[in-house]
Amino acid sequence: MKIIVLGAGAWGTAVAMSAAQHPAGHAVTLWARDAAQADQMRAERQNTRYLPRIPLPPSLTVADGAFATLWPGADLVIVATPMAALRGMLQALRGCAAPVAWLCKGFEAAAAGSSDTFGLLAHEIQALVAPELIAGVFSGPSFAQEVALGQPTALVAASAHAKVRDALVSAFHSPSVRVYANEDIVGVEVGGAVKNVLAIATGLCDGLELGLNARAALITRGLAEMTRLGLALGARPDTFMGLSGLGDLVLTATGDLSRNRRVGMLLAEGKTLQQAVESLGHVAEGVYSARTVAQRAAALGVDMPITRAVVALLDGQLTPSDAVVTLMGRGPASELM
Ligand SMILES: NC(=O)c1ccc[n+]([C@@H]2O[C@H](COP(=O)([O-])OP(=O)(O)OC[C@H]3O[C@@H](n4cnc5c(N)ncnc54)[C@H](O)[C@@H]3O)[C@@H](O)[C@H]2O)c1
Ligand SMILES: O=P(O)(O)OC[C@H](O)CO
Repeated sequence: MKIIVLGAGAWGTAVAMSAAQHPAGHAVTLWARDAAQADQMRAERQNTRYLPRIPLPPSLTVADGAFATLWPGADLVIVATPMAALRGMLQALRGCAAPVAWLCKGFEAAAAGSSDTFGLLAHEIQALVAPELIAGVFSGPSFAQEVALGQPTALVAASAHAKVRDALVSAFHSPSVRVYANEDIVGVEVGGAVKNVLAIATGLCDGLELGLNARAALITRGLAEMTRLGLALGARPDTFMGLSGLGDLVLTATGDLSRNRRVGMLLAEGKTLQQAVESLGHVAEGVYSARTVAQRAAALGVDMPITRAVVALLDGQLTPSDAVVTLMGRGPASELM
């Protein structure tokens, strides 16, 4: 297969490395927006900025410049940018005949102070700006470093189109990566977006040393929130028990490689949001998605108290310890939805 990966951050690089080492011998090109970064990767055969000290496979081609020259003849195009860049990438891909899959996890950021326009999920953006594309999402519990090192990982290929699901399976299913197909793109995208917000909450919980009981409670009640929102948006309930729901929530909420969890821990240490975000050097999508998640939940009448507390924390309306008091101070409730 000829595979193009657009975006050379940590995850785009790891995914391109995985495809390039597939036993089927795919021809993989990794495109970087920044020509200097592409030069560095070609010269040093590693992505020093985003995935240091892990050698790129010799067969992986690194490109830069106009990517419209790359996708003609491709069997699969992967968009590996953050959510904030997805709309522009999909507009640029209009007319692409190959299956397209995005890797980003989030909602588009809602405009500060606005409640009348909502940020969208990735498939909603695609339906708006490039409806003719045959497209889907590639998601699931996956830290870039582990995939780049070839450690065992299971992922989800979600799309309404069998052609997209099949292309992702052919591109990535291998002795180190299992790819499961799912037709529920809404559920898979809601899981990937909401788990980032919840990981900020568990990072805060662990940073404040509230204990393992508190962390388990946050994960479990967070899963209930995620599921309620997903069902209101038309997802299937069983998707939230799968890799992109419970699986990615557990990984991101408990794994110290998570950038979203790290944001919560840095806020607990007393860092400002700006200091926390700047110190990461990578995108933490939960910071940009949280307000949209809360807005969309409110519009649908879905109760998401943990998400609301994270939004108030990120907006500086609650201190870390006040956020805990707010969550614990609520009245008793039924556990079942
Ligand atoms: N890192 C992971 O382990 C991981 C795993 C699964 C999913 N994801 C998701 O994948 C997405 C990308 O994450 P990442 O870890 O690669 O981020 P990163 O911060 O490591 O890198 C982001 C990359 O996107 C590029 N970029 C930003 N704006 C762009 C634009 N307008 N056009 C082209 N390129 C642009 C940057 O130059 C950089 O190369 C996020 O939505 C993230 O949630 C990440
Ligand atoms: O580092 P995070 O928090 O962006 O999480 C990375 C992946 O989404 C985990 O599946």
